[in-house]
Amino acid sequence: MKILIKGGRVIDPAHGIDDEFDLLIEDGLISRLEKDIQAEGAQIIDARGKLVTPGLIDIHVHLRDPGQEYKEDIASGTRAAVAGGFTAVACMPNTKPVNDSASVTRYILDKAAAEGFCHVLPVGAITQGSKGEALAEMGDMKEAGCVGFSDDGHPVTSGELLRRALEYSRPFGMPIIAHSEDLELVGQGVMNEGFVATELGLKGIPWVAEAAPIARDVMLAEFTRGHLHLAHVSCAAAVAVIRAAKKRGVRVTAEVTPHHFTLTDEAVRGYDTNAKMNPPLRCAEDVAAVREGLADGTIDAIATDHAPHHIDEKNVEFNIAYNGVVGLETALPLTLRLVSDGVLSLSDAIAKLTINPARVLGLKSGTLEVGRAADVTVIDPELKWTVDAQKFSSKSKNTPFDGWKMVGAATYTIVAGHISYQR
Ligand SMILES: NC(=O)N[C@@H](CC(=O)O)C(=O)O
Repeated sequence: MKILIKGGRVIDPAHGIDDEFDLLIEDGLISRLEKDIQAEGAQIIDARGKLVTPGLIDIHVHLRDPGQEYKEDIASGTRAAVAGGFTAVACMPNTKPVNDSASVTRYILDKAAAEGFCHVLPVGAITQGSKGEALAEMGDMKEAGCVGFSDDGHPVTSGELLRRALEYSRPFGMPIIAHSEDLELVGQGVMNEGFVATELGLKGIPWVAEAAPIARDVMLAEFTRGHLHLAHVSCAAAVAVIRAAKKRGVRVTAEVTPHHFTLTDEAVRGYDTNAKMNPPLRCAEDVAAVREGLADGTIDAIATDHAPHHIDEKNVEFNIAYNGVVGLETALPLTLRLVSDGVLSLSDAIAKLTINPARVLGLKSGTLEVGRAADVTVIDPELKWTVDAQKFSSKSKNTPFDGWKMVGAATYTIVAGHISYQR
C-alpha cells in the first residue's frame, strides 16, 4: 500500500520546512520526503497548487459518545473531523457516563478503533463525575490511554483539588486542561456582559468570570510546577495573565477557538442561539487580544471546542438554549483567514493546528518526519466554498457560520496511511 503525494507545497513547521517536495507513504508510515520521488505501483495524489501538512490535531472536541449519540457519536464526529482535515481529535469527558474511569476510556478507544475515521485521544475527568468533589482514578485512565485530564464544561472550584490534580498528573507528563470559570460571577448570564447584552435585554457574563479563575489556576501551576493547559481562552485579561505567566516560566499552554478569534458578541443579535456558547463571544477588544496572543505565541493552539447539540436544544428561547457550537468542519478556513488578515504566517497557522497541539498533549505526531505514522492533510488553500450546515458530516448543525463564504479546505485527509477523506 503506497501513496505518493506529488508536487505539493510541504509545510512542516516543526522542522522549518516550507518547500516543494514529494511525500511517499508506505505501509502506513511516511517513508520519504524528497524532490521528484518515483515509486512504482503507488497511488498518486497530484498536490500541485496544494499544501501538504501534518495531519491537523484538534485537542478539544465533544464526541458525545457514550450516552448522547443523538447529538454525535464516534463515527459521525470523526467523519466530521476528517472532512475538516483533522487526523486526530481529543475528546472531552463530559459524556454519559463521564469518562472518569478506565472502563469508559476503553469503551471510547475500542469504538474508535472499530468505527472511527481518525485517531481519538480520550481526555479523562479530573474529578469523579466531573463533580469537583474527589479526584478520579487518573493513573488508571492514563494506563487505559487518556492523554490529559479535564472537567471541561465545569470548573474545578476547589483550589486544593486542582493543586492535587496538577501534582498527580506531573509525573505522567500529562496536562490538566482547565475550564476556568467562576460560576458565581457567571450567575444567570447567557452572553457576554456589555453593550449588546444590554440592548438585547439578556443577562451578561463578565470577562472577569473567566480571567479571575485563570489567574488562580495559573498560580497553582506555578506553585506545583504542573502543566496547566487553558481551554477556550476568550478575553483580553486572560491573554495578559497567560502572557505574564509564560514570561515567568510557568508551565502553562493555551488554546483559542475559531469562533472566539472570528466573531464578537454582535453575532448574538437576532437572538441567534448558534452564537451561544461557553465562554461567550466577547467584544472586539477581546477578539483583537486573542489574535495578538496567537501572533506572539501566548496562545499555542487552535482548538474547536466542537460541541454538537440537537436542533431541539437550540431552536428555543436564547435563555434556555444549550451552550456550544460545532467547529470541526469550519476550523481550517477560519484559521486560513488569520493568514489573509496578516495575523499569522501560513507556517505559524499550520503550527497552531499541528505541532503545537501535539506538544500540549505530549504526542509524537504533528510532523511529517520520515518513519512516523502517515497522518497527512492535503489542503487546497484557494478552494472557495459556502458553508451549508445541512451538509455537515456531524450529526449536529449548530454553527454560527452557516452560509459563510470560505476559502480553503482539506482535499485529502490521510490517517495512518489510509485515505480517510477525499473531497
Ligand atoms: N463549550 C460549550 O459551549 N459547551 C460544551 C461544554 C462547556 O464547555 O460548557 C459542551 O459540552 O456542550
